[in-house]
Amino acid sequence: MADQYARYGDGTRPAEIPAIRWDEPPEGPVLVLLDQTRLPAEEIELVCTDAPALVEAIRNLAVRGAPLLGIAGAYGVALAAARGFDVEEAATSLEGARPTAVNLAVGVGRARAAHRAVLARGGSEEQAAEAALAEARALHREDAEASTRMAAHGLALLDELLPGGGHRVLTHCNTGALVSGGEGTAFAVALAAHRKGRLRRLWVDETRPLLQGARLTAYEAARNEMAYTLLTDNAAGSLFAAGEVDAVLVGADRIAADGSVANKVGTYPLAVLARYHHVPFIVVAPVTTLDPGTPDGASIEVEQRAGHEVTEIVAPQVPMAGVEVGGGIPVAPLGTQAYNPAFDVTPPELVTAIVTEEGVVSPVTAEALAELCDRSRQVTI
Ligand SMILES: CSC[C@@H](O)[C@@H](O)C(=O)COP(=O)(O)O
Repeated sequence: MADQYARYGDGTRPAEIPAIRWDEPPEGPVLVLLDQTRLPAEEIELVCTDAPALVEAIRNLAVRGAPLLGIAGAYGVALAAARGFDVEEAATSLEGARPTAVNLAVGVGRARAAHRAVLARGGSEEQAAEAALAEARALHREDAEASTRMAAHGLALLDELLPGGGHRVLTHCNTGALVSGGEGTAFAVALAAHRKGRLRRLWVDETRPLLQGARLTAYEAARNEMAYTLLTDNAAGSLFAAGEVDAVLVGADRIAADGSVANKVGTYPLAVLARYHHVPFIVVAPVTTLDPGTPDGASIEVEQRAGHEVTEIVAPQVPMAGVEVGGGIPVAPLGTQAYNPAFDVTPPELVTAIVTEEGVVSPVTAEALAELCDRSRQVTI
């Protein structure tokens, strides 16, 4: 079950609300999400008391973004265990809630493995539930640490590639604290540049159709007092042509073994533009987003979403939960068919560098990525 929990702020100066938190009120453990479908107009927490509620929140994008999906998935398993539900069933439904971000399956898998391991050695259900929660908390903490390290590596790379400073960075979708245990991925790099006085401008793609850039990245840029400008996705070409972009920084939902990058739809055209205009195209992602099990871009499953997200403008206040017609403002004739992939895939040859917490891969090759994966596994073990 999900319920609205609390209402904060007036939408102009947001309060500090974490994107996700575990809580233990007297009625029993809950997973509390900042409902991202309501931002920036309202800051409302959504309380999940079971896995089906979390699955719905994931599908609606109340909780979203690859690293946060992993954290949410792990807590979802812990929630099912703590409330005495069928953990295996919960894990299966959670990992299938959205197909593209590999972090979701990784997070679910980690908490499920911790739960199974306790039961396998004869531990109680209660001990298994505690182990699942400990694993979720560990993933949450690790993601925060990874975020700090990605920001440092990413800023060093930007400074190296653009020695003049005064970076003008274009970003797409939302990759900040709303998707992370820390300050995010690509956005964290821009934020680090801002704090060092080296960010001249953050260009924010609005990110049609669900406006993660306009609603969420602009919200995060504003609260961090960054110099930012919002543009429609299709204005990016003229911005490059005017010589106004020094680098592109984006996140990733899954990086295949060959270095192909799945990210929010609209990322691939930016990579093509960046190549044409000789601008570095940098992907920032934690190692949990690297998926050695997926050989190449063609093997990545791209989520297809409902057509009404395109045929209607969805106001942030309008819940998008499981309805055929979204209740937004129609912008196309009734019955219009829409093509609405949530992600696209950028081939490795268009990616200047992949920045992770374990270091930078550039040029992007299957060998370099495999080496980084091995290194990070050694560090984790
Ligand atoms: C660090 S976030 C990287 C990606 O998850 C992000 O760019 C993105 O595409 C999110 O898509 P969303 O559909 O909003 O979950």
